Amino acid sequence: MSCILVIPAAGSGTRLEGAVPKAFVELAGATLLQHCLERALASGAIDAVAIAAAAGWEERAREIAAAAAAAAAHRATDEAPRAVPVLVTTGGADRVASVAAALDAAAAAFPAARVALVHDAARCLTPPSVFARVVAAVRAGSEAVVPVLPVTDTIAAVGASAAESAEEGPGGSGDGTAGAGAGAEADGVRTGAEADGVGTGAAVARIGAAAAAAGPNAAGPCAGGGVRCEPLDGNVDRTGLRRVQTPQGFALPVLRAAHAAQLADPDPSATDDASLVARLGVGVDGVPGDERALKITYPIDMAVARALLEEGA
Ligand SMILES: Nc1ccn([C@@H]2O[C@H](COP(=O)(O)OP(=O)(O)OP(=O)(O)O)[C@@H](O)[C@H]2O)c(=O)n1
Ligand SMILES: C[C@](O)(CO)[C@H](O)COP(=O)(O)O
Repeated sequence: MSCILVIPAAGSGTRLEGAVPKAFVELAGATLLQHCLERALASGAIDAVAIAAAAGWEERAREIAAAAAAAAAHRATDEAPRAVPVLVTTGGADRVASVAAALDAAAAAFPAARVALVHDAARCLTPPSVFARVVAAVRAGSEAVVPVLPVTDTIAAVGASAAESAEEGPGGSGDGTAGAGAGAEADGVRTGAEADGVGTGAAVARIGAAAAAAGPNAAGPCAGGGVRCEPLDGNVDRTGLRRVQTPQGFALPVLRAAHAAQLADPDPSATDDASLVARLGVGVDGVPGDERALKITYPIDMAVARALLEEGA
């Protein structure tokens, strides 16, 4: 039951603010794509790879794949690591389109494949053990498997008016990220990012029993004195939440059906492949993720990744 690895690597890396597309940014002497491939190949769980690269970067991706295969041979625990074929396609306008392009090419080129992994080039330090774990779960019968971690922060819901202004108002980008106006992403991942010094100003969230009792937006003007803030609707029970990582593993026909359905009836809010599969009514199983599988998104993530590499990641 052979396994193809699909790597969406065609993103521009706007939030990372690098000079080249994110997968080709260097981290400690190797590109993110190379780090990613080395660890995936070292798992011994991959039989073929399909990479979606940004237009104009396809040849560079091929070179990196060759270098990664050589490096993986050193990293692998197998005595004689297999040669794994790699194909490179041109990515699409968004992550879903890039995955779909690489998946179509891989399914045509490797017709014997029965399992597919989809893995962000941006999660470049994901250890080989996570790939092995996800593939093992699919081989054991799960149709869709994702690595997950518990949520460690308190999670609050954004008030309706703040969510609207994040999408439409000043500073909102319309793609789910709030810009300078709120200093936060509408999906909650970066709420308060400015408060830790990452951004340019102070972000203050109004929350607490009084605000909750009063209801959303009922406690008067939110912003004042140059301090930016956003109304919150109260906390969400985090015990029932998980952070979802990649690689995400699927029975190949299920993943292909999910992308066909997305093409026919796009859900613009879909942020990963498991959510596309879930739309078909297929159950998604979680296996333990790994903090080293962090997604390089902002410049601060590069600093974390460098530190992890120094510790041997
Ligand atoms: N058109 C796109 C957009 C994203 N990706 C890939 O999807 C993964 C997750 O995307 P993200 O981390 O958001 O990357 P970018 O889209 O490059 O980031 P940004 O939103 O900051 O531009 C990355 O490996 C990225 O290369 C892709 O293949 N094709
Ligand atoms: C697929 C993913 O990495 C799972 O956490 C994530 O959804 C990608 O999000 P992005 O905004 O495209 O980086």
